[in-house]
Amino acid sequence: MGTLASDYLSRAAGVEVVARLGADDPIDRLVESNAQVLVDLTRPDAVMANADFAIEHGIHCVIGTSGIDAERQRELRRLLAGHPEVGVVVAPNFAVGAVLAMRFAAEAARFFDAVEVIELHHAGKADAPSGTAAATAARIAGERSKAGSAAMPDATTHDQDGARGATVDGVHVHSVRLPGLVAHQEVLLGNPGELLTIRHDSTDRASFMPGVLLAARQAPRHPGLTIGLEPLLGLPAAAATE
Ligand SMILES: NC(=O)C1=CN([C@@H]2O[C@H](COP(=O)(O)OP(=O)(O)OC[C@H]3O[C@@H](n4cnc5c(N)ncnc54)[C@H](OP(=O)(O)O)[C@@H]3O)[C@@H](O)[C@H]2O)C=CC1
Ligand SMILES: O=C(O)C1=N[C@H](C(=O)O)C[C@H](O)C1
Repeated sequence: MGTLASDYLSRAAGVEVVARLGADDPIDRLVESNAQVLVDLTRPDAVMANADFAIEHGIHCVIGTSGIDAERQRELRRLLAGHPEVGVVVAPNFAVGAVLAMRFAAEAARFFDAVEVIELHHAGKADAPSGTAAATAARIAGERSKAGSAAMPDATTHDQDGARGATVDGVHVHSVRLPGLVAHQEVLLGNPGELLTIRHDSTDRASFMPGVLLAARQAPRHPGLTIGLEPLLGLPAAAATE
């Protein structure tokens, strides 16, 4: 993803890619190359140290790496408090369809008795559940909590080997990993006698590239922490999941 994104950015008008760093490269190169924006597409165990370094050095950040949960969002806000001029955009998903699907799911959640998320990704993905699924579940839980929704009906008493999936803020999330997949998600919302399915498919990583460029261009114009691409797309910001 980092290679693809840096190639795409290098072809964009008004953007210069000044450094491409992998796991073995010293992060000081960000400063040496006078980087203005860091686009982080690494791994959940690496991203926070990278963001810490960038913020401390006044470098804006676009974080596409998964794993930025509520606790990490709080940590980013704490780091930013000392550098209020720095903009950090956390984008669980850069694809416009995925941003909209998350939004639609959050809006629909309070009208249904129960909601579950299924995410399906390529077999090379290191983390589960996906960042998109975790963010979707957190938003669904937030909306249901605001609406005072009742607990979801579920008669399960034996959950052998995690058959009911992970739970994020009380929402079940199921992760599928298969060669042939790219990045896909379904949110299933159920009521007695009806089922609503909100599905998004990235069939190619090309779907992420315009969002990466938008975020890289906009991060310096949005000081502080921006969660999700919505404000950059002219949509009202998602409610905080903290
Ligand atoms: N928000 C979005 O829309 C999208 C987000 N993603 C997310 O982006 C992340 C990367 O995905 P993907 O490319 O498939 O993952 P890979 O595992 O294929 O690549 C991760 C890369 O991160 C590099 N890396 C690891 N640690 C560091 C570090 N400390 N500093 C710099 N580079 C580091 C590795 O470099 P090296 O090769 O040197 O080991 C490796 O190339 C994942 O979290 C994924 O979920 C992916 C697609 C879309
Ligand atoms: O690793 C991926 O491929 C993707 N990661 C992000 C995630 O974890 O949600 C975004 C997208 O799903 C592709």
